[in-house]
Amino acid sequence: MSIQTDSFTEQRIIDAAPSSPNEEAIERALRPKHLDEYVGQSKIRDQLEIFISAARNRKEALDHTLLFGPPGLGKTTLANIIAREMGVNLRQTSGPVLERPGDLAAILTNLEANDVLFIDEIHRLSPVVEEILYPALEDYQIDIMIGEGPAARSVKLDLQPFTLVGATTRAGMLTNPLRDRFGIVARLEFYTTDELTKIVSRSAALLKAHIDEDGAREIARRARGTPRIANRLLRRVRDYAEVKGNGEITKTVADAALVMLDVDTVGFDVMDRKLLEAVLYKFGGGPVGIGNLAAAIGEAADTIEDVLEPYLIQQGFLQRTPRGRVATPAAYKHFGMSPPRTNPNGELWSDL
Ligand SMILES: Nc1ncnc2c1ncn2[C@@H]1O[C@H](COP(=O)(O)OP(=O)(O)OP(=O)(O)O)[C@@H](O)[C@H]1O
Ligand SMILES: [Mg+2]
Repeated sequence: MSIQTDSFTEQRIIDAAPSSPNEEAIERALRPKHLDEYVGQSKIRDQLEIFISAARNRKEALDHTLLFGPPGLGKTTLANIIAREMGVNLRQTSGPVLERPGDLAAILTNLEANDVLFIDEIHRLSPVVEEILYPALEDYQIDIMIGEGPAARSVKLDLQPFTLVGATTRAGMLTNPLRDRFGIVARLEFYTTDELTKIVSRSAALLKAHIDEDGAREIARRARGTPRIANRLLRRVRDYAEVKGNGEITKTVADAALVMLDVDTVGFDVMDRKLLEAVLYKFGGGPVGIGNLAAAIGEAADTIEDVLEPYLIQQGFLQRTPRGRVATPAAYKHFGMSPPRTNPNGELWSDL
């Protein structure tokens, strides 16, 4: 997980980050293990299938792979699948955990041939650590310093060929030299309702919950395009169905439970509404700069950019313009307001 904000990771049912160690354990149980169980992202899946089987046939390491996209879309899941499909070990670490070059050197020198090294939040690697990664990625070699002061000398160590799988919510924050060293770059997209319906049905079967197609679809529709949220909503709806009903999750039950959870018909929760309402009411529909918006709703700018905005933008409720964030006609309509005829540049909105 990439964004830790104290204020709403706890309370936000729609938060795309895992909310507790317990949830992470449940997630592991629901995680698809093979590429053919991985729902959606068909372009990435098709490409990986080819690259993986080619690398396997040549008995080589897969090219270094960068996975990027908003939280909860399946980056960690995919890294695990890659290692499993390659038939190799997965070593997992994350950018902020690798404080000193020695931390990374220790991991690299322990890798076996063609292993996968998964570095989560790779945009948060410190520059000194990143420095030793470059020759490792390019030539499977590292330079380490032995000793201190005048007696210090640099020693080259050979590594086994390996695959770096990097995950990040923000590809834009990677340095160019690092980004250039990835042979495969995969951008994960939000999932469609059909895809999420499949994921909900699959998870329900694993959790032994009774759900019909319409129930699964109702949860899927309101899960912000995100499997992690879909699985979380499923568990809450199941609780509701068991306590208030006979355990069967139908469309009616799902709807009642989601209303109780304050997830609206398009999947917005309190935070989404707070953000859009701020743009609409406090800033007259925008444009508003990210700093002002962050101050107005009491959230970190990072959280807004990584967690809240991507879905609102993808769904066409918000636009990022050079002068700031702008509410679209869809946002006005969602809150029962009549939209202005023109955007802040004085042009007619294309979707009016
Ligand atoms: N394509 C998929 N098919 C089925 N389930 C999925 C898929 N992608 C993700 N999931 C489910 O969603 C959960 C979250 O996925 P994952 O932990 O891989 O997200 P992530 O992108 O690594 O998030 P973060 O940025 O927070 O690390 C997983 O436990 C898994 O059950
Ligand atoms: Mg992850």
